[in-house]
Amino acid sequence: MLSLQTPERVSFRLPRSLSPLLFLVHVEDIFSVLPCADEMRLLSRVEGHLHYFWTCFWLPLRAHFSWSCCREFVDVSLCSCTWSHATLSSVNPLSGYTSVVDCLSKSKATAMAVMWENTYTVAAIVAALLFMMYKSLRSSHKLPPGPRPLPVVGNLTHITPVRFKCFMEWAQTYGSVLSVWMGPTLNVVVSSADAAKEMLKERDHALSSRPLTRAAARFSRNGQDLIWADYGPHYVKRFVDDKGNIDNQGVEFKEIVSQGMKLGASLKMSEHIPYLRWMFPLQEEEFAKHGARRDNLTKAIMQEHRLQSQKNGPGHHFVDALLSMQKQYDLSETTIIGLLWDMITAGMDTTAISVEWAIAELVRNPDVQVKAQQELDQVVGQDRVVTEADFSQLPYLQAVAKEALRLHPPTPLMLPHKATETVKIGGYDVPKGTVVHCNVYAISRDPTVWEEPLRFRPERFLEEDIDIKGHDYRLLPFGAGRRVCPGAQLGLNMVQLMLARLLHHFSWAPPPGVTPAAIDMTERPGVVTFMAAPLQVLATPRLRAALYKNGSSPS
Ligand code: HEM
Repeated sequence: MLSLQTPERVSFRLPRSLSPLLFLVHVEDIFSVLPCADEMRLLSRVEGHLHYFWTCFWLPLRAHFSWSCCREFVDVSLCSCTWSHATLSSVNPLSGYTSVVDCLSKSKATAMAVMWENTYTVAAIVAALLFMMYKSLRSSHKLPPGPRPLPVVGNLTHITPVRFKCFMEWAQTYGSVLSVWMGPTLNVVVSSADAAKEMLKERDHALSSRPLTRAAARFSRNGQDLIWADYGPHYVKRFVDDKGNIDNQGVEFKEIVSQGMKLGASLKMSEHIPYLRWMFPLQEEEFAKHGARRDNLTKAIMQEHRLQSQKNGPGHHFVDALLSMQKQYDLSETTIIGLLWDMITAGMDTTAISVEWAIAELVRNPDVQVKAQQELDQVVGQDRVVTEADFSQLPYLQAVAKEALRLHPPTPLMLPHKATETVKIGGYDVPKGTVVHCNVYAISRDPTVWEEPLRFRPERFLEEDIDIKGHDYRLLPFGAGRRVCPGAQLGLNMVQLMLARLLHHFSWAPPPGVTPAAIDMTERPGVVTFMAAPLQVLATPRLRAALYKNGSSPS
């Protein structure tokens, strides 16, 4: 990760008639080489420069910016100037230039040249239009309160990297229905159980669409994927042999998933400011390469399943289930591939990180750990492996899973919804087109609905029967309403089973020299919340050796 801590002076040359718009191009270009956290830190640091950018919009004091000047800039050939900017110390400015050159020289070069020649006019018109749109939206609607937006970027530069925490703090100042401007797009963030109920129950019909980033549009083939939520994804075992070794397809699968996450989780400024997108085309080649790799692997697996079912009759894997329905529901190969990957992306990290957070809490709260293990020993004993069939007799284990999902919802802002008509939430207008987020994280830590909200206390779920699958608006790790997670039951079962086995088989403690309280519980920024520092713990076996053998019988 790049360090942005030490301010340094960086020298490079800028043309005399540097356009503020080009400055923005350069900043955006730097964003593309930074990881998300740094990107957001950089965003807040460039705030001052964006003020400058805005001033320059309205004060056409500089020389007319022309295409040739742009070339000058690219060639770094004119006057020399020194520009001090802490963040730039960590990137090579020349790499920025190169991609600006690439960007400019591609298919849109001619159109861009015309635009550049009229930079001030175009910029002033765009800015004026945006300002008028913003003003008219504010005067015609009673919008929720929120931090004052800046021109062009809105609140983008104010948002700190861990977005749900930043929104939670803002909710304390502005209230539980909050306006956040991401560029020119109004986002409304809902942070109380009552407002969540309005969003996900009463107004659900009008708020069930999804806004698509360009990356999401690519992955979902323009939102044409269907959502599949059947039981029994044994996709991880698919790639692992008896000894636990991952085969070649497994390695390829892991790389595709991690590359997909990188490509998909774009927080680039241009994603939020649509009229800047034409300047920053998607990494088409990367997307095409990723898509082809993903399709090839999935097609090979589908073919294996087809051959297998011709030989031995239809199998029970979810790939077999999809293939068996292909004719009946007229599913294209593309749709099946989309469905399979929907399930993988939505169901894999969410469940894995829920278990990681739960184990971290159990190490920090040894009493809870011991109590859960005592229940397991009582119900399952020490001579067999726990199974799903035991769950109904393991209420404390279920409470532990719920408590972990309450304090650490893997998707703290759920997925974004989009208003397809103007509705009211909490007495405020949410105009058509607004992106609406539900801050599940803030709701499940709200002291007005939870007693001692920050304490890990599974007992609260034994004292009161609280639903976790979208019927109780205090606890929404899976969302609610029309877009509720279709894999909620499966996800919950997977979390409970992993947790049950890990707790039954091992005692968990911090590494030597680390106290339970010293375990770092900081969240990493992103749509899905990983632990910032991957959990390190000491596992001590508690059952007899035979039960640790790979494939040891559950009963
Ligand atoms: C602990 C595990 C999981 C959690 C916490 C979780 C949470 C969520 C949340 C919050 C949403 C968005 C709801 C909304 O925007 O209103 C969602 C959507 C979704 N989840 Fe899950 N999920 C989990 C596991 C799974 C699993 C195992 C699958 C599938 C096998 C899955 C499939 C999906 C799909 C397909 C969607 C999109 C639904 C739609 O857009 O209509 N999830 N999930």
